[in-house]
Amino acid sequence: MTSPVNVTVTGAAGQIGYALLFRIASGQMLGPETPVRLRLLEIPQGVKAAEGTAMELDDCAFPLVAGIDIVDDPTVGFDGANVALLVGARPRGPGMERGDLLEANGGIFKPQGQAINAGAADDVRVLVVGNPANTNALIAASNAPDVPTDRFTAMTRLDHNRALTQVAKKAGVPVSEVRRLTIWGNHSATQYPDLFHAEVGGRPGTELTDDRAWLEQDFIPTVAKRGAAIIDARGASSAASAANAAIDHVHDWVLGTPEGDWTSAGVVSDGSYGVPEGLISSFPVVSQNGAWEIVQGLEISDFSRGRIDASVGELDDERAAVRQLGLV
Ligand SMILES: NC(=O)C1=CN([C@@H]2O[C@H](COP(=O)(O)OP(=O)(O)OC[C@H]3O[C@@H](n4cnc5c(N)ncnc54)[C@H](O)[C@@H]3O)[C@@H](O)[C@H]2O)C=CC1
Ligand SMILES: O=C([O-])CC(=O)C(=O)O
Repeated sequence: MTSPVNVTVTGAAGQIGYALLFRIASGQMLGPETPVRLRLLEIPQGVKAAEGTAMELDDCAFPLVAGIDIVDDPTVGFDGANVALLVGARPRGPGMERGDLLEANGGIFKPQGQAINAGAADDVRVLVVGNPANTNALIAASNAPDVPTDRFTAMTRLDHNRALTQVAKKAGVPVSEVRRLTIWGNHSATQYPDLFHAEVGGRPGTELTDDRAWLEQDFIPTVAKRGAAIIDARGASSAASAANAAIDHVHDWVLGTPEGDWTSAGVVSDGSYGVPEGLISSFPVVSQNGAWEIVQGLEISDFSRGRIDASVGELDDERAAVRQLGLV
């Protein structure tokens, strides 16, 4: 057995937290040989519910759990953290504009970035789930100057997984036979799910993209607006599927992506594919030796270019807005 990995989960008492913690504790995120020490970070009003979740974790008697702490102070919450899952965020309230949402979340992700900078472990890996995820990750990263920026990522794995299933259903193949699709840009309705480089049941993805009506009127909007469709159907936002995607993201980051495939993650841009440097944008990525790398050399069609640029433009606007607020 290896020594325990310190995993901090913010928003631990929320609905994603409830779907996430048990899977981390059972070894699905870091593997069946890796013990975890869980730190549940909440706001004071969330502490009691987090204590209830911790009681249930105790009652599972997971052999991999080396300890559970419940805290409401980010400085304590991130001290020694190896993996930090930033799930807790301020949801959009009635009458709130996007700018208000960015400001409210700045109040969460700026101090959390500072706390990660002050006390997290040298190998800390951060996944931001709370929305607006890409820009929240940018705020946290900008406030952690001593932590390499590539340790801050935003979750677009749920979008990626949603796209896999839509394609598998359309092509009539198992999900396992859909490879190399990409989510580009922002985790928002402007995101662009790209099939041009995909392999579907051993056939090129372009056999599907030739059906422009399906691509433009069905596939792309279904994936991009899936979050809203779930809220409409369930009366609450995606929770189990979001938790599942977080597990997938960290699993692949730490343990590697499968040979011959890639996945999607919001990572800091190095200027690849014309995405302005420093933005946290979704790209096709592989993980090797515990680090994400952007897949290089893909040819980008005019169709894809326009859509990537539109989503990246939105990220650029969000960065400008949080700059103006002094958050980055
Ligand atoms: N990136 C993605 O693909 C997805 C992102 N999301 C986002 O994930 C976030 C969480 O979703 P849910 O769990 O459903 O929300 P929720 O409202 O059920 O839970 C959020 C929890 O965060 C806590 N919290 C708020 N501020 C905090 C802070 N400063 N520190 C620690 N905890 C804090 C709250 O007390 C609450 O318990 C939302 O922003 C949602 O939009 C949801 C689905 C997918
Ligand atoms: O749309 C939302 O509020 C939740 C979300 O991010 C998703 O389901 O992709």
